[in-house]
Amino acid sequence: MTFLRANGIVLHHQVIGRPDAPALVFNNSLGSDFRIWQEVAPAFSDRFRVVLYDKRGHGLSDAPRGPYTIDDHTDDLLALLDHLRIESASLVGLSVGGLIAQRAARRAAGRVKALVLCCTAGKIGAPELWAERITAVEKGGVEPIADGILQRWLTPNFHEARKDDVSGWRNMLVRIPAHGYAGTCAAIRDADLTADAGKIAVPTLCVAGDQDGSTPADVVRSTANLIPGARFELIENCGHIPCVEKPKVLTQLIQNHLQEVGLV
Ligand SMILES: O=C(O)CC1=CCC(=O)O1
Repeated sequence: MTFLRANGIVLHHQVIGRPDAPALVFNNSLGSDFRIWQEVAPAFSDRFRVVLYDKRGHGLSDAPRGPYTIDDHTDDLLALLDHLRIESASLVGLSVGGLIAQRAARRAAGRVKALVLCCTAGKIGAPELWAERITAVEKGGVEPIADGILQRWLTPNFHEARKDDVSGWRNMLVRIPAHGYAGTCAAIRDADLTADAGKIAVPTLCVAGDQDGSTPADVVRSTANLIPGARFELIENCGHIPCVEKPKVLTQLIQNHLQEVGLV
């Protein structure tokens, strides 16, 4: 576990793998921290310098009062790369982590070698729904809305077969400070990167879950269609968090993409 101060806040991160190898950075979704990658990231440690971190408002990173913007989150990512003296990296971003990855690819094009955009889009959800969620969380915290979120995160099969795991991930979700969670909701509410998608100039793989209730497969596919040369892959029997629900399948898809790009 390591901490650094950047942009006035403490960011929690972990680096595993080969220090001399190309960097691969994993970027989490709203309401999650980097533990969601525990069954994916280690598979890359023999060939990459793997970086995991908790975005502001989440995990062990500081949660300053919001609202945040996608550019705030992107500033934190770029500061982390600077701190680790990483000139360029491939980015794997889940949901809002994918928005941050897309923004980084536009703002710091020369620093991003490849993108894997999981269960994300240029724009996620309607602003009114995010405004409602912010109001709910500011009033009662994350706990009252947690079960609805978990329905979108994980399929009914997963809920049925892996009740203890669902409880554990629920614990992660409800322990996030309300203002940190709401801060990132505001970043998602205000982000529309659709117009920039056509300018993304790095090899991109977009991955969707066929039962994702947050960023349905069609939405992810539409984003893939906007990004020049992007490939689209659908994971079956999978909700919004493929790194938890289908880690082996996702690992293979990431590996294939990095191989095609010539990074392995
Ligand atoms: O909480 C959800 O509904 C899922 C989600 C949307 C954006 C994100 O990062 O997670």
